[in-house]
Amino acid sequence: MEKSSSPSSSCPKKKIDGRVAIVTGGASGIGEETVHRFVEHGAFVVIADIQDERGQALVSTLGLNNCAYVHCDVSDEDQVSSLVNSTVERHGRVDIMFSNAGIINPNQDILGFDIPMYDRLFGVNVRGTIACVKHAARAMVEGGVRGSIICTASVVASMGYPEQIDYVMSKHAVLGLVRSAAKGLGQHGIRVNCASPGPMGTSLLRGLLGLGEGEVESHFEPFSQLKGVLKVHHVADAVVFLASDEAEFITGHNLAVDGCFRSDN
Ligand SMILES: NC(=O)c1ccc[n+]([C@@H]2O[C@H](COP(=O)([O-])OP(=O)(O)OC[C@H]3O[C@@H](n4cnc5c(N)ncnc54)[C@H](O)[C@@H]3O)[C@@H](O)[C@H]2O)c1
Repeated sequence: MEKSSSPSSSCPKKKIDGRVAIVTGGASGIGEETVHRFVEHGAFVVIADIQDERGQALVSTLGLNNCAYVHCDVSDEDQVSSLVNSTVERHGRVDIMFSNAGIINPNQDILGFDIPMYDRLFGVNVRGTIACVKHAARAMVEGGVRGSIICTASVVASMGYPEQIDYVMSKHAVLGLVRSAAKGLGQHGIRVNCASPGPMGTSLLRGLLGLGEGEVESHFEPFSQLKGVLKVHHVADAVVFLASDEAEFITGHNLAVDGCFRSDN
């Protein structure tokens, strides 16, 4: 299991104390780190993932008072609907939805583009995200909750890349969804934003590139204008900010967490 990359004791002010949050893709990588951060900041977190052992191990680490695990394949709308409904039934409300689950395919260039692989990827990255936004928003509206919805997009939501075209398309779609949903849900006091990380050494890119965490980081370090290495806690901190009252009038925003990624678009 990836370890939290900065100390958990450094939480002077609880920014989301008493809130109920759902984190999809919460068993690994960015989602796992965000679960830790949300709990440190006082939230109760429902971890939704398809990696049951990892999700349950995270609950054992953090404690049943702080979190629960629900098996949920986000590409199946019924599973997302029951995730949200069971959260409201058991925990009273949904204040925060972090729609973060995502996958990547290898070798999706234009000439070799595999449509069934694209369908599968869109099922998770796009259909899964709209299902999470839709059902969380419905629960928030019904419950009169001025909630915060955050999606994980990517640097490639705003640039092209020739080798993972379906992934790039999916993240453009997430950004379009965030901008549109923010406009539709503003009247209910619900905020919708996304965080757009640069490349980092989670299992997503380790698996794609066949490299270890440090190797992925070294590979992408020259692409960041900012000296240093992007870690999952940088993204998780940005997500806590967007979830909290510190971002109370921020909506429809794409928050880059990429050290100013070098790109010619
Ligand atoms: N790692 C990067 O470089 C990077 C950069 C930008 C954006 N992202 C995005 O960050 C998000 C999290 O990825 P990560 O880097 O932490 O990778 P990760 O592989 O560590 O985490 C992804 C999680 O999503 C879960 N998941 C996959 N399919 C699912 C499904 N159908 N239903 C529910 N859960 C599912 C996985 O089990 C896993 O726990 C993704 O949306 C990814 O596209 C990653």
